[in-house]
This record gives sequence, C-alpha cells and structure tokens, in this order.
Amino acid sequence: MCENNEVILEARHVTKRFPASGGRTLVANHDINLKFQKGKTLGLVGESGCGKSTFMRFLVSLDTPSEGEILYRGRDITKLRGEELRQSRQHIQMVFQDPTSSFNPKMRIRDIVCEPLLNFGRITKKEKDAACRRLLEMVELPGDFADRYPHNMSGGQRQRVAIARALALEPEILILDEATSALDVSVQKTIIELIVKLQREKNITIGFICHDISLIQSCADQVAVMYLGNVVEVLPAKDLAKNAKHPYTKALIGSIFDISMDFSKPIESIEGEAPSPLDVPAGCPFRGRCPKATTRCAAEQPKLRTVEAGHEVACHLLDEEGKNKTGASALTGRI
Ligand SMILES: Nc1ncnc2c1ncn2[C@@H]1O[C@H](COP(=O)(O)OP(=O)(O)OP(=O)(O)O)[C@@H](O)[C@H]1O
Repeated sequence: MCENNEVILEARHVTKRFPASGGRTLVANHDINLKFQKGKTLGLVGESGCGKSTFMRFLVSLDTPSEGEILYRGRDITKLRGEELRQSRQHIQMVFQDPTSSFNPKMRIRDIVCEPLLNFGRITKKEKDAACRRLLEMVELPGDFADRYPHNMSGGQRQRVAIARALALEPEILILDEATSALDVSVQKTIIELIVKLQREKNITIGFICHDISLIQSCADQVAVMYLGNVVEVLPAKDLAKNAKHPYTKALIGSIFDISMDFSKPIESIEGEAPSPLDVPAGCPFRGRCPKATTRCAAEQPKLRTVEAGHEVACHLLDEEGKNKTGASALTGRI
C-alpha cells in the first residue's frame, strides 16, 4: 500500500471558550493540536460533551476558535471572510448525524443533491438531472430517487443522499459527525463500507467523530481520544487494543464487549461521570476518575508527548512507569 503522510489540514493550539451563566467560562476545546493526512481517516472519540463537534465545526468554518489556527494546505481558514471563505468551503464538507434536520423537507432529492453544484456554478439547471443521477449512483442509490422527497426514504438512504451532496463538489476533506450513529448496526456497516470505498477511489481525507471506539477502530487510520475538551492520546487505530497508554483510552477499550476478548486479563473501567466542562479540575482533567492519580496529577496538567512515532499521550503516570523501568523518563518532548 502506498504510504502518504502529506498533512493537508492541521489544527494548532485550538482553544474554544463559551460564555456561560454567572459570568463563568466553558472551555469546550483546550489547546488542541491535530494533523489530518491526505487520504487517511482521523477518528475523534470521547464521551458526549467532550468537545468533538465543537472542534469539527472549526474545520468546516461553521464557527471559529477563541485561539489557535486551522491550516488547510498551509492557509489559516479561521481568518477567511466573505467570498474567500465561501470558496474555501468547497474543499471541506461535512455530513451530520441526522440528515433530515439539514434537508429542506419540501425539496426533492434532485434539488438537495445538486444545490451545492448550482451554488458554485459547476452545473447549469439543464445538467441537474444527469448530475443527480451520477451522484446517486455513486452512493449506490437508484437514479430515479431524484424525484423523491427525504421523508420517502429510509434513514440509511437519506444518509447516502447526504454523502452524495457532501461529495458533489469533490471536496478534499470530509467530516463525518456521528454520521452513522443513528442507524441500525447492519445499515451502519453498509454506510461505512461505502465511505471507505469512496475514500479509496477519490483519495479523500476523513475526520470521523464517533463516541463508539470499536467503530472508530474499524475504520480510522489514526485515533485522537478527547476528554473534557483535551486530546489525551493520539495513536494508530491498529494499536488501540494492544498499545493504548492513557487510562481513559484503556477504559474506553475496556468498555467494548468483544466475544474474542481474553477474559483472564483484567478489564479496565472508569467509575462515575465526567465532571461538567464548567468545573474542570486543576491539573489533569481525568484525575478525578483515574485510580492511579498522584499529587502531581492534581498540580500540573500533563501535555501530549510523543512516546513513539505516531503515538502521543498526555499522562504523568508514564513518567513514573518510565522511571521505574529505566531510572529516567522514557518520554521525548513534543515540539
Ligand atoms: N454554542 C455553545 N454555547 C455554549 N456552550 C456550548 C456551545 N456549543 C457547545 N457547547 C458546550 O461545549 C461542550 C462540548 O460540546 P460538543 O457538542 O462539542 O461535545 P461533543 O463531544 O460533540 O458531544 P456530543 O457527542 O454529545 O455531541 C458541551 O459542554 C456543550 O454544552
């Protein structure tokens, strides 16, 4: 397989603060640094409310961070305005969890799918029928679905339409925000297979938000694990089960029920719920639920550090383990 590590989209030091009641501030994203490689899938996983959607909305210019940059091919898209912003949106498209809420129920599928093409002057009205048929066939739907309305289709078929619309402009990057979460498992599988097939054919870069770590594991190349607005671990998806190092990642993996699992090994789990993002503890955001937290975890927030190529972890416990093994830290600093 051809290895291509070209970074086409990069988040640098992205922080988002929302004003909250009583003059307080909610930090939905804290100093996020992530890279999206050409033709690869970066999965973003974490519990509800950890800040996944907030982050992905920056990538498609639906919102801007309080601090930090989003570089698409080296250009900071958070600074774009007006026509430049409009043009830039062609390159990064998004599919949401519930397409019905983003589709106009009074529009036929033909108009829904072709709207972006007409908006950007890529086709004329006369070319709509042919363009719609081609796009529907691309997502393995019959061409005559063009005449239907969204409510005359199943959830899986509507999600195929959403994918056809998102890919109409041939974007380089596709962001999927829980795009299969509302579907039955069997339908979910066929949609994932379609996405992977289209990704291979068109060399699309994908950002895949999902709270289901087993699904992410099956379709992502790289996985970023988020907890309370922070990325706590980034690692190759193939290493998730065997090589995850952050206690939160391990607990997420422990929550997967897998019939092939070795039940002689202890399953790591986490007690309680994540605290409110309005009430993030000082030090490590995970320390309140971490059975191994130390006084250092209460005093100092761990930074993401590289433990091996493509694998970064934000956890003080690794320093302790490194010291125990070698007498010195086994970690290397992140640039
Ligand atoms: N516009 C906003 N104003 C204030 N707070 C917001 C806003 N948008 C999101 N938040 C808060 O930011 C935090 C992160 O929300 P976000 O939707 O990004 O989480 P998530 O991980 O995508 O969760 P879910 O999987 O449930 O969608 C939450 O506490 C949420 O309430």
